[in-house]
Amino acid sequence: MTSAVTAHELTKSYPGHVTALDGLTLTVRAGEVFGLLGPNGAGKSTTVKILTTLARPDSGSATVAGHDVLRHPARVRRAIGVVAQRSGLDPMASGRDNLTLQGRLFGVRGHALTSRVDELLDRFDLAGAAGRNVRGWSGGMQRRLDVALALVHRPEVLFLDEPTTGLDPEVRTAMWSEIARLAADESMAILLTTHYLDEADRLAARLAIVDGGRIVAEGTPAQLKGELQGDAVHLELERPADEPQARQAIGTVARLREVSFDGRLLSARADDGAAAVPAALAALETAGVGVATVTVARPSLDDVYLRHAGRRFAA
Ligand SMILES: Nc1ncnc2c1ncn2[C@@H]1O[C@H](COP(=O)(O)OP(=O)(O)OP(=O)(O)O)[C@@H](O)[C@H]1O
Repeated sequence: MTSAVTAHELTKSYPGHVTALDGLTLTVRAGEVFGLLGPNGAGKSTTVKILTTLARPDSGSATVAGHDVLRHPARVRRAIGVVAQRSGLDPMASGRDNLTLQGRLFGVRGHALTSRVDELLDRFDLAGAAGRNVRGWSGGMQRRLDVALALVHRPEVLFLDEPTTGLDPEVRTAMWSEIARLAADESMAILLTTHYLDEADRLAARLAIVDGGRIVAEGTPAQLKGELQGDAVHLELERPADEPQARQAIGTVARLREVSFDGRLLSARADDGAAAVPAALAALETAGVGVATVTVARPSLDDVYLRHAGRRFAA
């Protein structure tokens, strides 16, 4: 299968010894939604900036739609659509004018442009508001127009950099449907960055977890979750200061494995969570450790993140 995006051993540092990328390698296949998942500062935006030719790596190489990003940036730019974290809309222009201008910038003209603009306004349910300045539009409508703008010239690869950050839950869910439809209808590769685990789980055919400028895990959401056998057990201690006693006590509970602590939250895995919990509570009680809450759950991407990044997801 052909690759829509390849990044090989990308590194990038910013002044002040900030390592943004530390040897990041990934491949996005044609026609797939690939999720790049990581907390603030993990290196997602830097990766997108390099792949969209807005920044140069210190070392490493990358291709997008078959073009080398360093040698042929203009070709890359023609082949991609980008929805950046900050909106690129002109608030004083109408939705239709924003789309038309964007099309012209990419050399789309005449009837082809008018019909493409109408098609996108319809598709993103923006036709009714098309003549009004976007300044008066809701956040969700503006975000949909951002996505429409990125599609005017029919790009081969679409970059969505945290497309739902700042949207309220209802608008976020609607945006998820738009993205899922887009991926299904067009055979377009989509690279989506997000710090929402549920977003990556829902939209991405494959995803990579990025942490400290490197990919620490990669696969389909099901594969990544499948690596974790059994139930996830989470116990919240009443007092953070009890951690040393809790560690010692929980070490005696044979039914629990992969035990980790993050503040007052103790996480572990168990083949049978329902049987492991009473044993854990008894051991903690004997050690004088109070427990505030207990949960037992099937593995989630959050657990995958904990396993690979060594700490809880703090987006
Ligand atoms: N222009 C810059 N100058 C200095 N440091 C920067 C710059 N841009 C990013 N960084 C730093 O590089 C690291 C990676 O940042 P990046 O924006 O790529 O992460 P991110 O995963 O996209 O985070 P977010 O989810 O907050 O957008 C961070 O430590 C960040 O502070």
